[in-house]
Order: sequence, then C-alpha cells, then structure tokens
Amino acid sequence: MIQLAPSILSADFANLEQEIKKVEEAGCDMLHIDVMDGHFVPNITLGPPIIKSLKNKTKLPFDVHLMIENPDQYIAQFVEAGADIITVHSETCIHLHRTIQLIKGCGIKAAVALNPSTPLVMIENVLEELDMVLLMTVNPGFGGQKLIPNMLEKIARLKRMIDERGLKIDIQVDGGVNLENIKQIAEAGANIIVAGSAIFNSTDIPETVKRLKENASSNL
Ligand SMILES: O=C(CO)[C@H](O)[C@H](O)COP(=O)(O)O
Ligand SMILES: [Fe+2]
Repeated sequence: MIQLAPSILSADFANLEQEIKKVEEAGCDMLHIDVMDGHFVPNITLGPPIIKSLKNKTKLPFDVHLMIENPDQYIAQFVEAGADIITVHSETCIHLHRTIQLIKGCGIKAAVALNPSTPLVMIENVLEELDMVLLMTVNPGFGGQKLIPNMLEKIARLKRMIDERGLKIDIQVDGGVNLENIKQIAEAGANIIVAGSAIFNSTDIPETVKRLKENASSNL
C-alpha cells in the first residue's frame, strides 16, 4: 500500500491550516514538513514553533525532514513540537548511530535521508536501527525541481538490501514526484512518496491525490 506525504514546502504559508485540511480530506497519509537551516541547504523554512502551532489542527502524523546541521541539538524541540517521525541527513551526522538512538529514545520513529550523491553504503551499518530510509531524488533545498532519473535504480538497490536482510523498513522518496513518474518510483520499491508542488500547485487537490495514489498502485 503506497502512502502519500504532501510536502508543505509548496503550500500557501499564509493559510497553512486550510492547506493541511485540504490534503487531509483528500486522503493523504502524513504531513511532510521540510525544515531547512540555510547552512546544510541554501534555503530557510520553518522551525518548532510553527510545527507546534499546527499540531492540533490535524490528525495526520508529522513527518519532519530535517535539512539542518547539528540535528542532535534540536531533536528534543522537534519532538516536543509534535514530530512523529524525524529524518536526519547522513551528511549532517558524524555519529549517525548516536543520533538515531537519540530520536528513538524520544519514543518516535527514526529515519535517515541520503542526498542523490550519497551512496547507500552510508546506512549499511545502521539499517537495522531504522524505521524508514528517505532517498532524495533531487538535491535538497527547494521544491519544484526535476527528479534525477538514475535515482530509480538507487531505490531498487535499497529495496533489495532491505529485503535481503529480511527487514521491514519504509522507503520514502522525496523530490520531483509527479503524476507521470510516481508509478516507476513505486515499482522501484518506494512505499511512502512525498509530493510538494505536484499536490499544492494543482488546481484540484482531491483529484490529484486520487490520481497520484491510483498511478502509484497500478501494476503493484
Ligand atoms: O525536501 C524537499 C526539498 O529539499 C521537499 O520535500 C521536496 O522538494 C518536495 O517538493 P517537490 O515535490 O515539489 O519536489
Ligand atoms: Fe523533504
């Protein structure tokens, strides 16, 4: 079963509550919240106070994608704000195993993200500890970019690595997902798919969400 995680990066920030209601009513499964610090990525977005203010506006789980340096320093604040899953980038964690334990110690799910240029080997030794792996299919920092095509093969390799070890770990894909490529992404092995501009820039969100889910699930 494919789950859809709309990224609020492309939502209307002046009307976040209404935007979130729209995707919840359309049948999305979790809310993907992109946190950027202007250091790890060349963009700044939002932090714990905004996340906290949205928490009682929706029943959707909060999937918090941290694109920040020194994530350990902020994990407790994001948990307190309402994160249900925290994803850290392997590129920002010197002691990745310790960071994963820190997240799990707060009683929430832990995930690691890899940039397009970061090899899968970076998570090989912590895979058993993870609830989810996020494969970036664009360079992080902005919504509305094009998916890098050779990432499909990386998704398939990660799926094989997880299956060979008999693990049950979610594979999330983030960046450049649209109605045309979501089928290939799901076929490659992703089961949680982020879509920002494809959903929030659409003129008919319920119809787009329905078609994204249909396209992702056809042939599976
Ligand atoms: O993490 C991200 C960017 O760093 C976003 O989640 C991602 O880009 C989603 O936006 P879109 O679907 O428009 O590509
Ligand atoms: Fe993201």
